[in-house]
Amino acid sequence: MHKEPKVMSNIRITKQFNFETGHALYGYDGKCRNVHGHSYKLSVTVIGTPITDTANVKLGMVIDFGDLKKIVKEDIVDVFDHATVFNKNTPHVELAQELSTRGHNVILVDYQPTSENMVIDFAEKIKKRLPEHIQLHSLKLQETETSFAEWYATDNN
Ligand SMILES: Nc1nc2c(c(=O)[nH]1)N=C([C@H](O)[C@H](O)COP(=O)(O)OP(=O)(O)OP(=O)(O)O)CN2
Ligand SMILES: [Zn+2]
Repeated sequence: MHKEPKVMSNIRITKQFNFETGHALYGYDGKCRNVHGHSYKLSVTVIGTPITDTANVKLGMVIDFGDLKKIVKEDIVDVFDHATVFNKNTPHVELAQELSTRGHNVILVDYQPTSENMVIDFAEKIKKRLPEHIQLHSLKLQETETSFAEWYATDNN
């Protein structure tokens, strides 16, 4: 009997994360040049086909939400939560060194820590950790209730 091939649907799945991070925008012409913090919300969306192998314990999943959580927690949430981010290419590096010496959790990055640049950094970090058959589709980084930046793979090919 002829069997129709199964249609492999691409499905997007999303996991959301929260973390509290401080930052300062060196040289900015507004209040965000001061050291302050945000309750960031990060939505991570990946795309792939659900596993159809009935012998696979992950049957029906694009990726186990738990496996996605492990990647994002290890590379982003656990690193950025309750840390303060400074641009290492500015005099803020001295403030960062002083805070670090006094035992504070400081992250030096190679960019101005806007939501745009942070979401680019996060996209690179997550892409490196995903299995080959799963693509990063998009990220949404919410800085305040009314402000967010989005990264889409389709915008960056
Ligand atoms: N394009 C960007 N603009 C600003 C960023 C940014 O990352 N990208 N960041 C800041 C500040 O860090 C901070 O997030 C202030 O943002 P803003 O939305 O202006 O916050 P407010 O609380 O003032 O906004 P409301 O309109 O009161 O909600 C600044 N700009
Ligand atoms: Zn801010």
